[in-house]
Amino acid sequence: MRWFKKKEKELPPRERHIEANLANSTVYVKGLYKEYPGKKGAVTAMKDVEINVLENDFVCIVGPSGCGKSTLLRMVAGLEEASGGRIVIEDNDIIGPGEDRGMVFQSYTLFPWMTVEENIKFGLKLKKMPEGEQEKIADKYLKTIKLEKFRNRYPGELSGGMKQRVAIARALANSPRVLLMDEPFSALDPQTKADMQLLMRQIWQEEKPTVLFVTHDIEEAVFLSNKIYVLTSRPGRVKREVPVLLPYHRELELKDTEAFIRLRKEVNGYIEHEKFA
Ligand SMILES: Nc1ncnc2c1ncn2[C@@H]1O[C@H](COP(=O)(O)OP(=O)(O)OP(=O)(O)O)[C@@H](O)[C@H]1O
Repeated sequence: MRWFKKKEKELPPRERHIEANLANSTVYVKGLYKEYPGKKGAVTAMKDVEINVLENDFVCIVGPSGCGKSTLLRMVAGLEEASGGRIVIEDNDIIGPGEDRGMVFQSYTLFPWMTVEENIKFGLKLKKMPEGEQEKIADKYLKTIKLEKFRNRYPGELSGGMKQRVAIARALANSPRVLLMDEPFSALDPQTKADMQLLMRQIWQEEKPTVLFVTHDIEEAVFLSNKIYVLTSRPGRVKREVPVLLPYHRELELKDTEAFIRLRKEVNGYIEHEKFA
């Protein structure tokens, strides 16, 4: 039993609410505040953000440009410091980057001098995992991303979509507690982007990684996730938490259904309203 369960009754109501969420969450963000120095004093980028990502959730963050989506993800990744509030991964307040979090960015971040297979094994090598185990994990993820035939190729020989598939495999190979994805498909052409969305959803259906995914593409958010947080324009706060009540097994045809279009329009409406608020 976790310590706070024993202590729960001793806590004041507000703290009890925080501790109850912590008990169920993989990522729990509470009262998050971020300011940047500006010419005329500090600029508040984000205020009192609360986000709750449960184990095996696929959560998307959307919002108007500049609302702080990437900043939020970078803070959860430990790449940027918060000005206030808490970010807890399981029971630990984060204080910097860690191997409990895997990251996939918009820009391609593979090591160009390593083959596809070496890129996937990179984190495992750092952990000094025995070669046989590394091999097994690399084989598994090469299959997941459908690039078995490309294991000995270098990133320079791959298309943009293939590079992102390798980046996803590399992140998953380390078995992170949460996969953090920042607009990973936004540089791809529309057809490749749709293919990547489908692959990502299939990976999630099969493996159930816990995912926190930032995108400005509402259709993408509705297709991929089981919960969407819509942020307000700056300073970013949570405007809405939208459950995505669509079928579990998803194919691209889902995007043409009435239920999907209705939800996409609903989320779009929240963001449009923000732009003119
Ligand atoms: N290093 C920085 N110094 C000053 N201001 C910053 C810095 N980084 C971000 N900001 C500001 O913080 C706000 C949030 O930026 P962020 O890039 O997180 O937004 P976003 O929602 O991801 O935007 P977009 O959808 O356009 O990518 C913006 O107003 C941005 O100008």
